[in-house]
Amino acid sequence: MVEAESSKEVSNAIFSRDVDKKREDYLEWTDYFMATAFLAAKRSKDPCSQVGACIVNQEKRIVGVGYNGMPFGCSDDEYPWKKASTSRLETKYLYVCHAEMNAILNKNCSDVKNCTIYVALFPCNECAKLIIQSGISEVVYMSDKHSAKEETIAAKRMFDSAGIKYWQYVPKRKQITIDFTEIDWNRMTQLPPTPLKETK
Ligand SMILES: O=c1ccn([C@H]2C[C@H](O)[C@@H](COP(=O)(O)O)O2)c(=O)[nH]1
Ligand SMILES: [Zn+2]
Repeated sequence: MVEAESSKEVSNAIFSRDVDKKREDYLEWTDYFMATAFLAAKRSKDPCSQVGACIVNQEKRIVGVGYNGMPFGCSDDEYPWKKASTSRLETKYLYVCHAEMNAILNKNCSDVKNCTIYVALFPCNECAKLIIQSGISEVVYMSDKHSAKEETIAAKRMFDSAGIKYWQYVPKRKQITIDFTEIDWNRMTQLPPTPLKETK
């Protein structure tokens, strides 16, 4: 009996310590903004590359989010998603709006001067022009898988000339899980609620 009481006290102490103190495993700003870009990418219908972009102002407010997709009025069920065809007109490349372009056009403020853009993939030359002309001053990217392509080389050349800072994001964690049921978890045990017993 005495033993049981004391182990209860110990577990209470552990739980109260965990819920009384500031969380340590919260998302840092950079992870949060890059994760927002990746979440936006989940909306993309592109079967090969889902790209997301998130624009953040100097007050760390998100001012624009976008992903690669077909323009308004151009049905993503009708326009092609193919990478190659006998005619370029039958490929996605002539139609798809890039994530960076959509994020800039979706901005909810008058301009994006001195903002930072978080992107899943290093921007192509066309997006680089838009980034420069819109006044964005910093690019944080995850993948540089097309670094050997002329588009990427040209983009970097233009960023260097325009004084745009760019750096590769190295995630501290490989995955971030979003679990919609977590909000109902037990705050003390961090466990899902015990399933209700079926009543006859
Ligand atoms: O700066 C960029 C470059 C590319 N995208 C989009 C455009 C396309 O939908 C895909 C690229 O398709 P691949 O099959 O990998 O060639 O990525 C973008 O949004 N931003
Ligand atoms: Zn692009």
